[in-house]
Amino acid sequence: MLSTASTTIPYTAGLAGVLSWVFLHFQKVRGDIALVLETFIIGAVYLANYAAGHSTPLRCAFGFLVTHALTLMSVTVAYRLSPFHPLARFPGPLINKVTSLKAAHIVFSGRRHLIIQSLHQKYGKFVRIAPNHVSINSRAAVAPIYSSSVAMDKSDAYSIRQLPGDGLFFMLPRVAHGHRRDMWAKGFTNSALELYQPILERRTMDLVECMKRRANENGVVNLSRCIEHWSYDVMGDIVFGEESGLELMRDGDPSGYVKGGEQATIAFDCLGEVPWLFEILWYLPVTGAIRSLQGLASQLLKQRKPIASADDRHDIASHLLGVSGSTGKHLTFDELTMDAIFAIQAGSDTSANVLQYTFFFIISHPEVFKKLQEELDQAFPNHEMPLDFAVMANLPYLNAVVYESLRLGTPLSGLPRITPSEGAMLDGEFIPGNTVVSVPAYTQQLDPSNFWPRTREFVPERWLPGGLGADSRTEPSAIMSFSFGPFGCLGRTLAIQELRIVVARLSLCFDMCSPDGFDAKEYHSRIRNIRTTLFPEPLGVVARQRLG
Ligand code: HEM
Repeated sequence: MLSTASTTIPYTAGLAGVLSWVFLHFQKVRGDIALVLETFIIGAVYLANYAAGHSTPLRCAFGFLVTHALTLMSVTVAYRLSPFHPLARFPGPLINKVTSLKAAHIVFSGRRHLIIQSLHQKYGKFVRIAPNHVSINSRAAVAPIYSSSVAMDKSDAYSIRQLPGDGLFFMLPRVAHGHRRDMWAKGFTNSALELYQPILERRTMDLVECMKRRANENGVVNLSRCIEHWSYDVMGDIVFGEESGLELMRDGDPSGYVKGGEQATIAFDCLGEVPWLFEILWYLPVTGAIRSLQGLASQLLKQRKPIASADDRHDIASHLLGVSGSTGKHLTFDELTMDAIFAIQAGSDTSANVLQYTFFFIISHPEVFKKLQEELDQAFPNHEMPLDFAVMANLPYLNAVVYESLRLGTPLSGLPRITPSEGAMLDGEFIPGNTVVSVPAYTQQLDPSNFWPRTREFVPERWLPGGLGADSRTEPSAIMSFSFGPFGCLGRTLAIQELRIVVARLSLCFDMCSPDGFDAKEYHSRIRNIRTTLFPEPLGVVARQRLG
């Protein structure tokens, strides 16, 4: 009897492993729930052996666990590498086909945009970068995936199922997402954007003062910190109104909001590659940053004053606090919190990253800075006056600097979407249903077929009429920095206004250059991106006040 129990365990566990694979192949199960079920089964094996009088019931249970897990893994790997896998004909590195943990590892390295670019150079247009993910380096695939009327849903990488409420960014199906997006969109109409302009003007003047205050005796300023703090203060005002209480430029960031936001983005991006693991690790400190951001958002929402009337809608929260035109319902507090978390992060980290990149390029290219200042001096001879947004929108060199910074300063890889169950034709190739697909943004932005010559260099002149000469190429539609379509950036116009005003105001107020010993090439080589850009160390600049 006892020896029968020992000999049947490997067979039972092996069979259970195969059955688990079959079940998981057809049915999604949350990682945390799967873990609880596995624990329950192991407990049952232990108890059954204990009740049967087995001398080592714990060993039996452990043996069951190991055999079950190994069988499940072996069948999974065999299937993923077999010719029966729907993505079998797409090339890619073996390890990427075997496990999505490799994709998570690549994300964590911060070099995903570069690695995917090199994979496309090696394998061609279609690369299987994870067991169920095909990266497609093709401009023709952008519209069907992201921006057409049948644009695809977001993949599971966006879903954090343990969050208490649905937030715009985390909603996968397009219809539900569309209802929520309609509410948000009211905060980005032309008239809403006009209301934000005085905020941008005032906060950017605060930034100038902040830089003057924080400069050391050699005139060196930690520009990264100043810009990060500026971006939080701006978003506090735009999302929650001026009583938001966020004053990082004045008070610093003792609660570590900037770091917390960055860590939350990193956790989201790495674990998004392995949603089942995210669901398990959610309970561990690794996702604590997401929960503390949740705390900040709910605190800011609670202290925000209620809307008195429809005319009182001057910030983004006021639109979210209203009734949805599509569903006729108010959002729950949890849903509002989720949206608020996202609003803070989406609007601050992104703009701050691009601005740091822009000033890195500016101080590394003094000739560009000189040309930029000449154009701005001519447009705004009185440096103290508010900067007219319409005038800035028409300054060719300022805009060339902004677009070139976006091209090189948004090193995103492909944003993952999921093909419909019937599959999809993408750039002449059939992609089976329920496959994760993406177009690698950075690869597109650095593709010689879109930008040529001097593709990898910062050359704003390529954006001016005539570009870089008769045969040169500048393809504005290949800039994927804001993505496109139903999930694309709602804050695009606001973001471009922010970039223009900060670049213009700081260039008018300061002569800037790199500190002694700064090695731009070396600094650039150490920049990483995990949905947020990680600079090797904060960007320091020598900023000397100009006479207005
Ligand atoms: C240079 C700055 C910015 C860049 C590069 C940027 C980029 C992006 C990208 C790539 C997405 C799509 C993300 C995805 O599908 O995974 C996105 C979404 C979004 N962004 Fe921005 N963004 C910037 C600034 C802003 C600002 C200032 C706001 C203002 C709050 C904002 C609000 C949003 C919103 C609400 C979405 C989600 C849209 C949706 O899911 O329907 N962004 N952004």
